[in-house]
Formats: sequence, structure tokens, C-alpha cells
Amino acid sequence: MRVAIIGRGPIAQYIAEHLKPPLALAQMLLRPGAEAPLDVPAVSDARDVDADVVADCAGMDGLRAHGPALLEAGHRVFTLSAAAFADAALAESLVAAAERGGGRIILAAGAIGAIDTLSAAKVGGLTAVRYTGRKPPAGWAGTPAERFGLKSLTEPLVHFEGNARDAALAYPKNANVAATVALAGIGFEATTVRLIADPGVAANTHTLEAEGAFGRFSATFEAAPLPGNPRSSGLAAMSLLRALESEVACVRIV
Ligand SMILES: NC(=O)C1=CN([C@@H]2O[C@H](COP(=O)(O)OP(=O)(O)OC[C@H]3O[C@@H](n4cnc5c(N)ncnc54)[C@H](O)[C@@H]3O)[C@@H](O)[C@H]2O)C=CC1
Ligand SMILES: O=C([O-])CC(=O)C(=O)O
Repeated sequence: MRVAIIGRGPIAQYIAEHLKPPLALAQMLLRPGAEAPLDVPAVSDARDVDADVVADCAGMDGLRAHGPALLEAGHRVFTLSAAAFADAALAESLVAAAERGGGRIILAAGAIGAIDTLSAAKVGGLTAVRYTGRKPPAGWAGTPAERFGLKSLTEPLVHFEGNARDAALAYPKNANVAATVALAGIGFEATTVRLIADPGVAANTHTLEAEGAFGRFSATFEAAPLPGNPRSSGLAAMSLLRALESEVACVRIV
């Protein structure tokens, strides 16, 4: 199965390095002028993508730039950019393009687990869902949390409290997990989110709590940051690769 990768950041690199047969890297979709890091053909226009599946590793910007054209052309686009769905106009244009062209957008669970449990629980009805994202201060670089002076923090700082839509729109590179939780569970407005910069942790720590007709659960995941980007967890890259691999598996765990 020929895979095209969008972007050339640490997640793209992880996918490129770990693809194994029958998956093979066929193409990279990059910004104009960007060089492919590997000996792989690069294109900058989504209309030039020629692959069986597309792995979007370019965040919300990449999905905004290329998602509609790829979906309109009928591609299956695997992505981690759940935050894109917090932008109602972008979400609508992605869904409309997929409906018109027969493409599909597949959201990998990303840096958090228990998304399967949450979506099963949704079937019976959920009453409350809460997500807490805790990262070392360096993991919040380039986000609105910087206004609190991340480098001088000596104790945990809650820099965002609100709903999943506001979290995803304000932190598009750091709150994709909040958006995934919202989409799998009780929606963007009803999902409660807290984002914390904590000088006392080394891992990107994601806690998910849910209540509903099924009962309740609480789960915490301590994910090691990806070499090259303290904002992203290695588990997110692994999750995207697993989603691609499940596309060719005879037996699939969902
Ligand atoms: N759902 C989840 O759990 C997680 C989701 N993510 C998402 O995955 C994305 C990728 O992660 P990293 O590799 O760590 O981030 P990164 O921000 O370092 O890399 C993004 C790459 O995409 C490229 N890019 C951006 N816009 C583009 C466009 N229009 N066309 C082509 N390339 C474009 C950039 O040049 C860069 O190479 C993040 O931006 C974030 O949105 C990251 C971690 C967890
Ligand atoms: O990788 C992580 O730990 C989570 C992340 O960046 C996101 O939710 O966008």
C-alpha cells in the first residue's frame, strides 16, 4: 500500500522511518520549496498526490491547506489533527469534500488511550467528560501559555480551563487530544479541559475521566515526548502508524 506523508516534522519522520511492508512510502506533500528529508518524490500540490492512503502529519495548517482537495479526489486521509474539527467552517469543508469525492478522513486516537472505551460509552449515553493535559513547560512553547513565563515556573500552572472547542482553537498543536476526546465523547462544548505546565513532570501526561450509563472510568497516560518536538508525544506517531497498519490487516482491533 503506497503511503503519501504530509509534512516533514518529527511525526512525519517517525512514520517514514517505521513504515514496513506492505506499507511503503511513495511521496511527500510538502510546502513549496521544502526538501524531502529522504530520497522520496516530493510534491507541493494535493492534486499531484498519487498514493493509496495519505498520512497527514502537518497539523491543522496542513489539513486546512490540503484536506479538502485530497478528500474531494477520493483519498483516505489519516490524521492526528483533530483540532481542525473545532473550527466549524473547516470541519464542514472537510466533510463536504469527502461526501462529494468519496474520500474518508480517519482520526487516529493520538497521544491518549481509552478513546475506544469513551466512544463505546457514548453509545449508552455520557453525562460528564473531563480531560487534563499536563506537560513539562517546554512542551507548551509557542502556545498562549508562554505569557506566564514558562521558563521561570517552579510549580504547576493551570494556564487553560474551559471547553474543548476553545482549547483546540487556542492550542492547535497541543490540544488535539482534547478535540479527539470531544469528538469521541460528549462534544466540544460539554467536554471540560484543563491544561497544565508542570516543571515536576518529564512525560506528557494525559488524564481522561468519564461518567455515564456505562459507569465511570479514569485513565492516565504518561507519554514520552518525541525526540525533536517536546510538544508531541511519541505515542501520537505510533497511533497514526497503527491506524495505517490496520488498513491492511485481516484482523482489526477497533
Ligand atoms: N492527536 C494527537 O494526539 C497529536 C496531534 N499532533 C498533531 O500532529 C502535528 C505534527 O506533529 P509534529 O511532527 O510533532 O509537528 P511539527 O509542527 O513539528 O511538524 C509539522 C510539519 O508539517 C509541515 N506543514 C505545516 N503546514 C503544511 C502545509 N500546508 N503543507 C505541507 N506541510 C506543512 C511543517 O512544515 C512541519 O514539517 C502537530 O502539528 C499536531 O497538530 C501532535 C501530537 C499529538
Ligand atoms: O502529543 C501530545 O502529548 C498531545 C498533543 O500535542 C496534542 O494533543 O496536540
